[in-house]
Amino acid sequence: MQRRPQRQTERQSHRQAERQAERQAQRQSRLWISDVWKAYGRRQVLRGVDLDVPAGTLTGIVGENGAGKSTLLRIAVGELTPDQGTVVRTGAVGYCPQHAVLNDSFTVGQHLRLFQVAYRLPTLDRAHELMDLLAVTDCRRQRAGELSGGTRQKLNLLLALMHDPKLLVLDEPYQGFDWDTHQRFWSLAADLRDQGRSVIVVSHLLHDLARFDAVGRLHEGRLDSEELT
Ligand SMILES: Nc1ncnc2c1ncn2[C@@H]1O[C@H](COP(=O)(O)OP(=O)(O)OP(=O)(O)O)[C@@H](O)[C@H]1O
Repeated sequence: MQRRPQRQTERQSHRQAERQAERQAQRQSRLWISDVWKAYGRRQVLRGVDLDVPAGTLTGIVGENGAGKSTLLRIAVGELTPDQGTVVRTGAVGYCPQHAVLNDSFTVGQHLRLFQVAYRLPTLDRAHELMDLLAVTDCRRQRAGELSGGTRQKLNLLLALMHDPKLLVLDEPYQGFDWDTHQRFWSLAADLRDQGRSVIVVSHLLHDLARFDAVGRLHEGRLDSEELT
């Protein structure tokens, strides 16, 4: 039997993956990840990860320290390129990185105006609503460098949500939050899910698991997904 040249087989499987990706996107997937691999040098972190996040779902990503959760999220939002695999996103993305990327010499208000321009928002109405909800309204004139750790994290989250994106990718978004804000964060995440947004949250806290519709557990580079509802 004649063997097909390897390149031709690779091209065919790439086209197949693309067609499958388009079909998935039409099925209202906000994020569709297929067979994603990523290594840093010799450290193979992701080994063929699949993830499908449909509209209107709250998905948790869990795993031990160093399991590759942040790597997966950075690939999901396009900040990092996978070595192999397909990532399809639809709609605007809101990304809350694990470590806040802020300009310490800018005030909270200046950050909002900067992001208003970047997102091309006609008003800051939604940002002001979120400021009230996260209790940061009083910090408007404070420079980011003077904020407490928890308040920096609130600003980090606010900047990810203020343009009302369809897909929210949140990497441990509530680090340093007090209990009230922690609770308000979860009711906000549930409201956004109920409004049809797709929300992905990296979590380390066991008692958060019950809040998710689905959980993906990263272990040894593989993601085991489980529906919880
Ligand atoms: N830029 C990088 N260069 C080299 N190695 C990296 C880089 N970023 C992450 N790693 C390594 O990849 C592995 C996965 O890191 P990652 O931050 O994705 O894990 P994580 O599950 O988010 O961890 P944590 O729960 O501690 O936040 C770790 O071993 C980490 O040291």
